[in-house]
Amino acid sequence: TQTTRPQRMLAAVQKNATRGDPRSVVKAIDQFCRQKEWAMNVGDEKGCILDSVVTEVNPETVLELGTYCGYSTVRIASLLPPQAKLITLEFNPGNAAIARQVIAWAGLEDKVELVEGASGDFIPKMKEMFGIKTFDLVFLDHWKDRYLPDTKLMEECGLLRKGSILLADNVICPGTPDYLEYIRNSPRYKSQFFKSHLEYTKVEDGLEKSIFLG
Ligand SMILES: O=C(NCc1cccc(CNc2ccc3[nH]ncc3c2)c1)c1cc(-c2ccc(F)cc2)cc(O)c1O
Ligand SMILES: [Mg+2]
Repeated sequence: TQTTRPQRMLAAVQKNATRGDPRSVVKAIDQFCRQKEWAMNVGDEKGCILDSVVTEVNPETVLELGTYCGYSTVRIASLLPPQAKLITLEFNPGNAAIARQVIAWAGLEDKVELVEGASGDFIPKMKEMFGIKTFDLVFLDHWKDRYLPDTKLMEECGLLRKGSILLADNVICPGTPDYLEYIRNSPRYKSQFFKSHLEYTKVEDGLEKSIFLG
């Protein structure tokens, strides 16, 4: 029976990466995607921008919307301070199953809570389920038409505080026009665009970093 791309990606991690070494997991996935099969991880170029934002924010609480195979989960979690927590939401059970094993291979399971489900259902439950007051950093990388409604939902649920950072992938390709229009014109956010390229390609893309002003 045919394997899935996430299953082949996990096999590449288990073959080429060292257990407990997050950087080797990231490298193995990037090599797989460059040499074997393209996949929609944030990738190495945008990943460096992600790393610099995580390092700058040094967050205690992180929400990732869209785990996929756990590539950005591993990049973020490997840079968090000891007590910090990363909650990552994945809707697709197949993706979630692979991501759990990738995160475990990197040795980061203690820092990561992977929740299977849709953002719209879980964002209102974050406080009661995980005792989270607010998120210091949110990485948006799920369905592009959910970026805007979920941002509004996080505002309504009081999950953002003065200074919370939103970092959104793919604001050019595939694109998130309604989200960009809202976040760049809202007086409640200060936004900055980081020009880059679609993972593993020369196609234009970028990340939008936005600070919630309260
Ligand atoms: O579409 C994308 N990613 C989102 C996505 C996609 C599929 C499935 C899921 C299922 N996971 C999921 C869903 C809903 C959810 N709600 N809460 C959590 C949650 C989790 C998520 C994407 C596409 C491209 C791309 C493709 C093709 C191309 F030519 C150029 C570019 C590049 C990317 O970097 C991308 O990120
Ligand atoms: Mg993406």
